[in-house]
Amino acid sequence: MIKVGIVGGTGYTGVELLRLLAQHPEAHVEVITSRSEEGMRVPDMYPNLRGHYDDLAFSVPDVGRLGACDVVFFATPHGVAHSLAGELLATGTRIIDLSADFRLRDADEWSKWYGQAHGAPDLLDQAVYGLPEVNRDAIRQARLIAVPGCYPTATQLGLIPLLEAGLADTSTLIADCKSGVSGAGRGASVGSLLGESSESMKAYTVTGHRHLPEIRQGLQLAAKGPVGLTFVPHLTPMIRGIHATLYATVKDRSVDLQNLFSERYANEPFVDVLPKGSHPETRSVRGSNMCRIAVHRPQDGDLVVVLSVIDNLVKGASGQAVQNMNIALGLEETLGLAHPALMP
Ligand SMILES: NC(=O)C1=CN([C@@H]2O[C@H](COP(=O)(O)OP(=O)(O)OC[C@H]3O[C@@H](n4cnc5c(N)ncnc54)[C@H](OP(=O)(O)O)[C@@H]3O)[C@@H](O)[C@H]2O)C=CC1
Ligand SMILES: CC(=O)N[C@@H](CCC(=O)OP(=O)(O)O)C(=O)O
Repeated sequence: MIKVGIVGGTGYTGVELLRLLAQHPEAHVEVITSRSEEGMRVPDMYPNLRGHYDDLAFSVPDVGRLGACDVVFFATPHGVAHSLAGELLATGTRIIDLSADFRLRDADEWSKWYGQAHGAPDLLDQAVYGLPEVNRDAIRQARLIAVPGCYPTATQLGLIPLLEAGLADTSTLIADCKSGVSGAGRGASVGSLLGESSESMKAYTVTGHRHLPEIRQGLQLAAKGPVGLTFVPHLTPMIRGIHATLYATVKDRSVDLQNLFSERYANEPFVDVLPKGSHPETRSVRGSNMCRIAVHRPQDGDLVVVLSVIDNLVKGASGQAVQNMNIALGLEETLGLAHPALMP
């Protein structure tokens, strides 16, 4: 059994890790931390987990106990993994960080977008960006994995086939993305109140969201050059889900895009390219680690519209984190993640 530690067990991504790992045949959660809920038993806080984790209680983060685990997930706000990663890596454990702490290659860029100094620039060289569809080989060797953000996962998976093939005009990419409110985390905030977020929809941070540099970094690697990207996130009245509508102008209309996408993801267990003409729904991935993609070229013009949907808490966070664990530890990649979505 793989011994698992989770730092930050009381947020949405922490409890989603618990839900997924409860079904994982090779993993056992040994430590789960919360400073505010120290001593509380997991099933007492999360009734959906009654019958699982009956002997597990939240404890304060302790490097000795976490370091005795084979893998430690960080499901914490940014900055926390910076402060503990160095000490933990020295114990020999692996770190899978769901926060943004190690996603950007450039520490100064990170400081600019996150509004604080980078707390562990010396570890950036060994951090691997955990998008398996791009970095699987590096993930196998990694000891420090940065799990991509939710918008970045949906957007990169939707645009990468066009960029890798050199088909898109890279100066005018557009990512028009919608998220459910769980993307904002479990902490109380006015914007997440039912009365504020239901029966309404709004764009936010149009001038620049902190996922912009992360998405751009990944797209530039795929395009092997600079990209111009406009990224507009929206908050929508649903709990889970990301819907990314992606626009790119193609240089060559003769290429069979359906074939391009199907071949690019033919061996990917968690990317499903839908038949021509499809419109994926967020509910078709709810609770699952799948990204469903459809590619369109309206009126046979040169503007391509890619539709990409994920569950922000699964492929956009905790499911992708478990997928990374499976790869890094040499397990079957789909272990504990093969269940279908909750809804059709
Ligand atoms: N929600 C989503 O859809 C997605 C979230 N993410 C990222 O995942 C991370 C977790 O997000 P989310 O699950 O929403 O929860 P929160 O960001 O609300 O994190 C809460 C958890 O972190 C713990 N925590 C907070 N501060 C510290 C600290 N200084 N030291 C140790 N533990 C701390 C909290 O427990 P306590 O304070 O009791 O110790 C709690 O368990 C964030 O970085 C988020 O950006 C990534 C992709 C998608
Ligand atoms: C709806 C909503 O508020 N979403 C969050 C993004 C999700 C998130 O938690 O960010 P990371 O993926 O970087 O961890 C936001 O826009 O800040």
